[in-house]
Amino acid sequence: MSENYVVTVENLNKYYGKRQVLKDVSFHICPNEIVGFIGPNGAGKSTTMKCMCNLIFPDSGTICIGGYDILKERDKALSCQAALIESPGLYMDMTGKENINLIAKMRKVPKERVNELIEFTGLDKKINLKAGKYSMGMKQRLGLAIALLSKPQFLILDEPTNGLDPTGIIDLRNTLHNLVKEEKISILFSSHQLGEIEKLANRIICINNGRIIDTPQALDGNMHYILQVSDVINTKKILEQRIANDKIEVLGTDSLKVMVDDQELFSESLKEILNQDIKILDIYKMELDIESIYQEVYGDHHE
Ligand SMILES: Nc1ncnc2c1ncn2[C@@H]1O[C@H](COP(=O)(O)OP(=O)(O)OP(=O)(O)O)[C@@H](O)[C@H]1O
Repeated sequence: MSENYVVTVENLNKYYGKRQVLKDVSFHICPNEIVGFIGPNGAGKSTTMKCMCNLIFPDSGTICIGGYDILKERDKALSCQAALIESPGLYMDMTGKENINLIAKMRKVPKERVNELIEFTGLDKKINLKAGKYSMGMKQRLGLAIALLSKPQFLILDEPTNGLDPTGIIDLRNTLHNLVKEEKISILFSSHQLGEIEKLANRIICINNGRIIDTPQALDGNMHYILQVSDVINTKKILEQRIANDKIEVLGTDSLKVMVDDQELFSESLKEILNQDIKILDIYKMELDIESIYQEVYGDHHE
């Protein structure tokens, strides 16, 4: 295994009865990557993720998390990762705080970490409400806070945007971007919402009928940048002086996506943004256009 990978999955095979649902599945995940896992219904996403969480066992193949083989050094491997698979298991009669404290106590997590996560997931104002009264998004945030208690290097999320309204989706996206930044975590998440994957992922892994498919990560003419800035509204105005406004999309409270055909015009816009004393907190190049990739990979094989 390369030292540089947080996760390595190699030649995973899994049968249900006589039916082979994973066929030589191999991939890796690098530090600080957000990877989208896509594929039609029944392709094998959940089965792969459940194997990675040691909830089910592959018939053959290896999975290393943080350098530890999940079968040979289970506890060490699992201590490097956290997962939200299906809905988080919460005690509905207990408050958010009681839920998180219970697990924190079992795992001997210091109080400071608990408070940090309550704040990070934006639950501070509702933390004394019973979990049964939480909305879907709040339950998920609490589940995420609990999953992150032990400072994992790697997070697995199975369809995290399911059941969330648009605000919940934006909140989750901001939380996950911040998580990668602040906690230097890598994330693998599955989703059917291509738009969401595009906004969140740096890379995608495609699976179809139990097999990983070679994925074109870059498609010509589809380069875009994600900009995280201190002032989204004025940044958008400045960009619109040189770039068509249908190529600029506000993603959240502090980020925008810009489709770039002309690098020079984009560089000039960046200079102007800095001249106006707007802080560019982060900028990264995305070479994904998920819909085109999905179409190229799966053709007419729609879900
Ligand atoms: N417990 C099980 N017993 C038998 N077959 C199963 C079981 N769980 C999953 N399968 C089958 O394995 C295949 C892969 O399922 P899996 O849930 O991994 O797909 P998926 O890509 O996560 O799909 P979806 O997008 O619908 O969640 C499917 O054909 C499914 O019917």
